[in-house]
Amino acid sequence: MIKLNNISKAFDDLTILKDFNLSIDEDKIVCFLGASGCGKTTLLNIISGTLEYDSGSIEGIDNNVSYIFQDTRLLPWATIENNIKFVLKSNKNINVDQLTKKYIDIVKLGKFSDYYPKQLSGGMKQRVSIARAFAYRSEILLMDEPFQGLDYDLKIELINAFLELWEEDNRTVIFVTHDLDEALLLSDKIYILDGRPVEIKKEIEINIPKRERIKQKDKLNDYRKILTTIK
Ligand SMILES: Nc1ncnc2c1ncn2[C@@H]1O[C@H](COP(=O)(O)OP(=O)(O)OP(=O)(O)O)[C@@H](O)[C@H]1O
Repeated sequence: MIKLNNISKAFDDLTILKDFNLSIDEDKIVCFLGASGCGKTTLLNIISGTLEYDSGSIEGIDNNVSYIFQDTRLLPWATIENNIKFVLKSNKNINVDQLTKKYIDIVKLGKFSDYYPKQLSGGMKQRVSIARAFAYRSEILLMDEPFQGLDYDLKIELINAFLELWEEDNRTVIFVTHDLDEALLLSDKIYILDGRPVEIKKEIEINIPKRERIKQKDKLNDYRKILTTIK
């Protein structure tokens, strides 16, 4: 379990977190949903270890965290194949070529493996970034608006690719979004964040198997209603 104990964080006199507490179960997908500027990315950066906090403690996280950023941060000088290989190389006793192909195929970029990032669309780059995050062995995967700016069909395609990777290699996923669809389709648990300092206004568990959610529109809409009526 990941535990945040009394975490506080201020940027000068702007207090984003004040004695913030949270426990996250292992191997689940959880989501921070909230208005722009409430502190979701700050929280994710603190969990990832890329941002220092002022006080409190965090348990259950080693240094081995994958992070999918809003901008994909692929290596511009490397092909798609080599972007994936780069993170696989640190694993011993694996067939790097075979695994690279597997990850590229899951995100349906087989025909583009020798392309460079600048030759890809935004959605394709996001797919590489997701494949790379799974290729990198870690217990925890953090994602900041991973499907942002994609049209609905592409988003669904990417969510399916993501779930295929996750089902094969369960790990704890914490992601940030202000897109209700993403939250509803992926999460075991949604935390609604709001306020300054930020608070968990509500937490909701989604009890529909993830792969069935797209088809179960009515059930999903019940959750949607609950989430949109929270004040
Ligand atoms: N390095 C920083 N220095 C000063 N202020 C910052 C810094 N990083 C974030 N902030 C401020 O902290 C607040 C929370 O920012 P954060 O990026 O965590 O919000 P968010 O909920 O992720 O927003 P969005 O959904 O728009 O990405 C904002 O008011 C932002 O301006």
